[in-house]
Amino acid sequence: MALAGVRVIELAGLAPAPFCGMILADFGARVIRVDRTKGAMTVDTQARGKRSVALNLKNPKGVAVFKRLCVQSDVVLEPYRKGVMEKMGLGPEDLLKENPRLIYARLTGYGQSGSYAKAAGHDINYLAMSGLLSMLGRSSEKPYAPLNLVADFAGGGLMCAFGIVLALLERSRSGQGQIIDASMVEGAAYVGSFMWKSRSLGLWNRPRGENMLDSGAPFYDTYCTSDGKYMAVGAIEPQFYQQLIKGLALDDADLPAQMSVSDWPQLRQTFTRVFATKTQAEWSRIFDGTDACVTPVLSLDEVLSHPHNQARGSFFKDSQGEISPRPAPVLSRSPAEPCHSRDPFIGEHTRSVLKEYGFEQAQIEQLLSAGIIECNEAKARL
Ligand SMILES: C[C@H](CCC[C@H](C)C(=O)SCCNC(=O)CCNC(=O)[C@H](O)C(C)(C)COP(=O)(O)OP(=O)(O)OC[C@H]1O[C@@H](n2cnc3c(N)ncnc32)[C@H](O)[C@@H]1OP(=O)(O)O)[C@H]1CC[C@H]2[C@@H]3[C@H](O)C[C@@H]4C[C@H](O)CC[C@]4(C)[C@H]3C[C@H](O)[C@]12C
Repeated sequence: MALAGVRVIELAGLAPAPFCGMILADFGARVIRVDRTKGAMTVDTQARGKRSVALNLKNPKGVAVFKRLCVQSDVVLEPYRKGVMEKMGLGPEDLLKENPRLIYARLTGYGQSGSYAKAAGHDINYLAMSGLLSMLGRSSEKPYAPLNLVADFAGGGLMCAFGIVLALLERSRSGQGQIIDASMVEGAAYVGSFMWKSRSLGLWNRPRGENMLDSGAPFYDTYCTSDGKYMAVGAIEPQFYQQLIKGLALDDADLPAQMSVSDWPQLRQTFTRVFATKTQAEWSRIFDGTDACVTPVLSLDEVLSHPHNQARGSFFKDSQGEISPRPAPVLSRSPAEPCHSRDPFIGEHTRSVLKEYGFEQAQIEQLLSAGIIECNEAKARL
């Protein structure tokens, strides 16, 4: 796999950093998640392929263990508020001094500088600060965040993984590590570059929810079918729009022009009425194999059995029967090989990882009895 041999230490976080770690693991990195001790509960639902070490970083001996892990690693990924790592003596200066090849990725909402750097926040706040949230939502409604996809995952976890891969590539030339300051505000804004750079085209001149790509246009929207499901319509170009009209068995001569914005409400009414006359399966049969850009809106449970997704193996079931997307993109020679086994218990791999990193059995037992580390192999065997 592309990242085979890369050793990553991920500090347990909420959602963006776990996703970043999972991407790296899917593509072959050996990712160790460092969890808290004292009966900590995991909120990591993106733990595929990771191992867990339970380590108390509030104790200097725990800090020393962490440093020893980092000295032998390529990447450390930390998702805490600015200053938390420095307070524990684990800031980039401390760790890079001991391992100059280390890539120190800091994934936060607001970045490491600026007046918000230390503020708590979540996806919706970062999205708001990126400017993008102001553009998301239906006409005459308040801004609406599309789950926590944009800042946490696209602008956060994914962008951070990209930064790590870039830093690894650069290190192969320079031999040096570096610090990555991954702000979810900036990552989200960067993902949204199209919005800034397409303003000159007039694509966003109208209020929120009334533009072509923000559900303003009737040919770029979803429609309810007679069985209460939905179809997605993205028929922008005239030649594709004609196929939409044909599939709906409408006559172009009876309809206003596609780009007549003032007629969009009327056109939407027509499409709404027609889509409501057939089931999703019936519309899918009509539009499959055409260029009308009309597809069923599939639920998370339906994606696995759709023939196209099935043909490509786009989704898979793990050993627990959980459906997940296959890692993307697909590399021809060294594709990702996602782990199919269950997620790790907290501390399940403490002992084996410490041994792997050169700790003696006696040292491990000492750390264990002092409560610096916790081991949970027994739970794993149950
Ligand atoms: C699904 C829910 C998650 C939703 C995601 C949400 C929408 C997001 O947007 S996530 C993005 C959040 N932002 C960031 O990550 C930006 C960077 N980080 C921060 O700004 C902050 O970390 C923070 C604001 C996110 C949190 O601040 P906090 O004050 O809590 O922490 P920090 O200041 O960063 O300091 C960390 C402290 O921790 C200490 N530490 C760290 N490691 C160790 C260690 N190994 N040993 C000892 N100490 C350690 C460190 O020293 C710091 O200490 P100090 O403060 O003293 O300095 C899910 C959200 C909640 C979940 C539910 C919940 O958990 C309960 C259940 C749990 C169960 O297991 C599963 C079901 C739950 C219901 C669970 C379900 C979901 O997962 C959630 C709803």
